[in-house]
Amino acid sequence: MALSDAPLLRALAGDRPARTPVWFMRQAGRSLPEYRDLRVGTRMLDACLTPDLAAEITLQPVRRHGVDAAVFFSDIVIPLRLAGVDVEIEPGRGPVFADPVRTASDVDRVTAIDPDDLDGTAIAEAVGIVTAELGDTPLIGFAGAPFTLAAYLVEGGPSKEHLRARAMMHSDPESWNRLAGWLARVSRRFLETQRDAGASVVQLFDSWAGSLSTADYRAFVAPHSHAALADISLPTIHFGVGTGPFLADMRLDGVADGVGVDWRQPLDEAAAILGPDVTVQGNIDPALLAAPWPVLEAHVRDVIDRGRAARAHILNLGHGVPPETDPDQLTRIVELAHSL
Ligand SMILES: Cc1c2[nH]c(c1CCC(=O)O)Cc1[nH]c(c(CCC(=O)O)c1C)Cc1[nH]c(c(CCC(=O)O)c1C)Cc1[nH]c(c(C)c1CCC(=O)O)C2
Repeated sequence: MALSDAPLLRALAGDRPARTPVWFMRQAGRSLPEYRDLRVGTRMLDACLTPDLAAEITLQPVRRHGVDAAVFFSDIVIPLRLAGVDVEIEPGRGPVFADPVRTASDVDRVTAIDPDDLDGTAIAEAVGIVTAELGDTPLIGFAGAPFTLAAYLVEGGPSKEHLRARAMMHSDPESWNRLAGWLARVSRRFLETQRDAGASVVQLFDSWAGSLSTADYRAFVAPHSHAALADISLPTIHFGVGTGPFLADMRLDGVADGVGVDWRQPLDEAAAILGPDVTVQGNIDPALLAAPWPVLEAHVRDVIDRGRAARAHILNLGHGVPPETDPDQLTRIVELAHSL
């Protein structure tokens, strides 16, 4: 099989390949004992920037589960680290920034860095190792959407409602647009590095977009996500959580070939909203990974049935794999999807 015939790429082009492609957000990570073994003694972001380690972690779930794609082991804050921003990932918490970006002069400080100066060597090297081993299995590159990155950067760390970033949009729209425009260029640069090194698909994660009103999403966020993804010359997937109220906007005016749907919205309903020109991705409820297999199996069959309403369907979770997941549950889902 040629890479271009891979079920994931066929589905993103709008075809219905013989088998439903399946991969899992956060498939490379803590649910795998072989991942936990490799990570001992190495901080998260250092692991991402060690090419042979990042490559090996990327490949682990492909070998174990037989998924239809690898997703590059990295993090949405890696391009910020490469830009010289002081960021760490605190285990069990998430990204933490030493100097939050809250005022117009903070925005001046970070946006003075030219995204074209980011050194992507370690990323390119890791992607090269991965794609050489993957052969005809596609590698998905990714980046954080400007709003989700800003939700961390303005707050200084994880938050529930991202109040400071959402306040900045209204109290100082000029600074907000400068910051979000810069973040779009940083993420774009990260996507291009992965593309140029051999990734076959890119996914933009706007995990926290669900905290926005539809009006704010349209006015302050969508144009920047559009800039991060437009004309990237690879198939694109755009994912968010809680984006039901503005799901059609997630198509980004035709820039997204696939739209990720969370577990709250049945795929047939989502497909009706998204229309005939987009592939749907999702949306197994991550909570059900902890249920007995017959319960999970019935849910996965229902997701696949509802996905038939779309032009094409990529089976995935509605959000990432929870760390405590039994990896055998993921393998069973892949076997089921490929048997139907
Ligand atoms: C919001 C976000 C982040 N990072 C990411 C997002 C968007 C996706 C989503 O919504 O889940 C993206 C991401 N992060 C990671 C990947 C790798 C590829 C994959 O398997 O999907 C991807 C695509 C690895 C990771 N990124 C992180 C881990 C866990 C780190 C560890 O093993 O200690 C992994 C495997 C750390 C991280 N990084 C981030 C968080 C909230 C955390 C969790 C902190 C924790 O609970 O410990 C920021």
